[in-house]
Amino acid sequence: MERPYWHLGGDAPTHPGVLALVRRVGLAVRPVVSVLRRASPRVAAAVVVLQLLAGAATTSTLLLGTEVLGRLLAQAPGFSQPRVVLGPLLLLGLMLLVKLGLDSATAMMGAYLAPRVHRVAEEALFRVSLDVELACFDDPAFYDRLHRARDRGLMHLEGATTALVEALSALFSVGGAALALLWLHPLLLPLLVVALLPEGWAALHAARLQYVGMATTISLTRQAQMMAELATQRESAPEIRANQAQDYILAEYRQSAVALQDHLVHLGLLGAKAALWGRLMSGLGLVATFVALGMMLHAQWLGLAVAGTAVMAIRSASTALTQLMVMMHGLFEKGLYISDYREFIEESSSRVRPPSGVEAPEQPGRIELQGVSFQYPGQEGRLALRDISLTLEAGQSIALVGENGSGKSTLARLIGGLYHPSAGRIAWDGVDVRELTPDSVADRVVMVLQDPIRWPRSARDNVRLGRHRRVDPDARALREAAEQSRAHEVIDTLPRGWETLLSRQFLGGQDLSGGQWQRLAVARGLYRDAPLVILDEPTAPLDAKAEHAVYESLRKLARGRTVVLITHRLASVRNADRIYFLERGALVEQGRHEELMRENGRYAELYRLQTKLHGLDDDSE
Ligand SMILES: Nc1ncnc2c1ncn2[C@@H]1O[C@H](COP(=O)(O)OP(=O)(O)OP(=O)(O)O)[C@@H](O)[C@H]1O
Repeated sequence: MERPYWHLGGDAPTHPGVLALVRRVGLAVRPVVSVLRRASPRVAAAVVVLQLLAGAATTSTLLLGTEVLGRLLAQAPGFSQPRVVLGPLLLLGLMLLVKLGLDSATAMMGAYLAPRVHRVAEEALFRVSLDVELACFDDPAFYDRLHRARDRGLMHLEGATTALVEALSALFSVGGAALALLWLHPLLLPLLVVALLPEGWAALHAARLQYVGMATTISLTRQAQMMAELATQRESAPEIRANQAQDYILAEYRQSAVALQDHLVHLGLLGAKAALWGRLMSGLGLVATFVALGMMLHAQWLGLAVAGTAVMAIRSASTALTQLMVMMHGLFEKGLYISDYREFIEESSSRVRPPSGVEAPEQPGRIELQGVSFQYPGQEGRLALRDISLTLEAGQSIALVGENGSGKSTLARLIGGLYHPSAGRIAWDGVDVRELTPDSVADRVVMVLQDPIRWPRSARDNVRLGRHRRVDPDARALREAAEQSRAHEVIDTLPRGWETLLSRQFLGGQDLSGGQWQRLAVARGLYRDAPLVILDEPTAPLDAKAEHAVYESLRKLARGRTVVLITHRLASVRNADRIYFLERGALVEQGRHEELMRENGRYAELYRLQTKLHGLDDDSE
């Protein structure tokens, strides 16, 4: 069964071993390190060096502390020669200052790195999302991964960077303390292990609890989040109200939110219990440490000053260990999300078409489809197009007609090079489209679609985005495109004309009607100016007057170009050089309007039905 969007990590073991936990941390760390290498390798290396130095400073402060303590104790009970202590005391103060400086420099660099990691990782995600072939977006698994990577992976990458810096700093602190103890007396190192073991065990136990509960936490969070998004998004707001779905949404939200709340309470209580045990055990560890130190003192294996330092070192190592464990917890959790990101980038990169091949002809003379079939990803056994052969000559205009779902849009996208055939071949002037560079193919095509993109930018940008690199210094091409498409009538009504922001999501923004957006889309197509024009139901949302106006402008757009028109309004295709009638993905009729009417087949039947429906004269034949 397909896993739902919110499901994640259901295969987590119920009793993960230390190795499984370490592996999970690795899932978070590896991608962070790889992004860090690209984002700011020098600063990342500097952080490691600074932390190494901070670890060394910990060792030095502990050793200097022993020295100060030793000299103080040597003068007990009086304090006759304070000068003897002054030297190491000053050094100790200096070393503490150095450590402080190193720690704050590390914190600053961490603050510098985290947003950079986010930015670089986000850009990498956008790069592959923009570059993968269009068919990826028809693959539900791809889409699901993309959103998981974008919604969560990115955010956690940033958090994991901070956690990694802090975990490293804690690790070097423990290391620094261990080194000082080893220096003072070799037996103190096992003592440190004994002292830290109970706390380490408790932290591991807590981590295990969290790890096991993680999959459920994430699944429930995603479920609740989905409903939260529906409740707060502008796009869903009208339909929720029209369908009176408010209570339904809230009930769905509540169902997962209450389950999440109960689950978190349960985890929290278990965590608190584990923490209690941890503190009890760490108390026991401390007692054991004192006992062992007492015995070592008694046996005269070490002096009082060394014993005092050992206590300090063990306490500081224990604090650092707790910090390390907290950071490890964070990394466990983030590892799950970050692996979403990493998997997405890896898989998608293999679905980006390389920019190799030959340039497409400037003005393609003939586009040929030979036995073309197409199947959407994940639609095994269901062909959207089957065995289509047709030829499109330069300057010709063809129409694709047929019932809903017959394959018209799919065919148009194949002709425009957005999809590639699952079988058969498409050739531009005899060269297989796969051998042409994707960029040069795209460059030769204009597409005006039924539901054009509504760029949340100014009206000017909305048109210029048709070919954003076009040099148009005095905006003459822009104005021409607007006049020919009659988009200038729309622009004239806008409060700030061309500069009006076309989005209601921002203050001062303005929305347009479906028909007005459509005119801008036609203007965009005119401004794009390419030899092959594909019009996929460009007038579907328009009223009769606007439709007429748009067709007028489309006629201008079609002049001297090769045109593929998809429409349900058969009256608009009567002048096409050739009409192709599709049924369930197959070409069943083709010819000029008059020929098809004479054939009296499916096209003629549909045409008559439409003329009857619209009360028009059937003067077709
Ligand atoms: N992204 C997709 N993923 C899977 N199947 C799809 C996808 N898009 C379309 N299809 C299927 O492919 C077939 C052809 O769809 P297409 O959109 O090309 O038809 P159409 O003739 O343009 O329809 P309409 O007139 O409704 O726009 C349909 O069966 C449709 O369900």
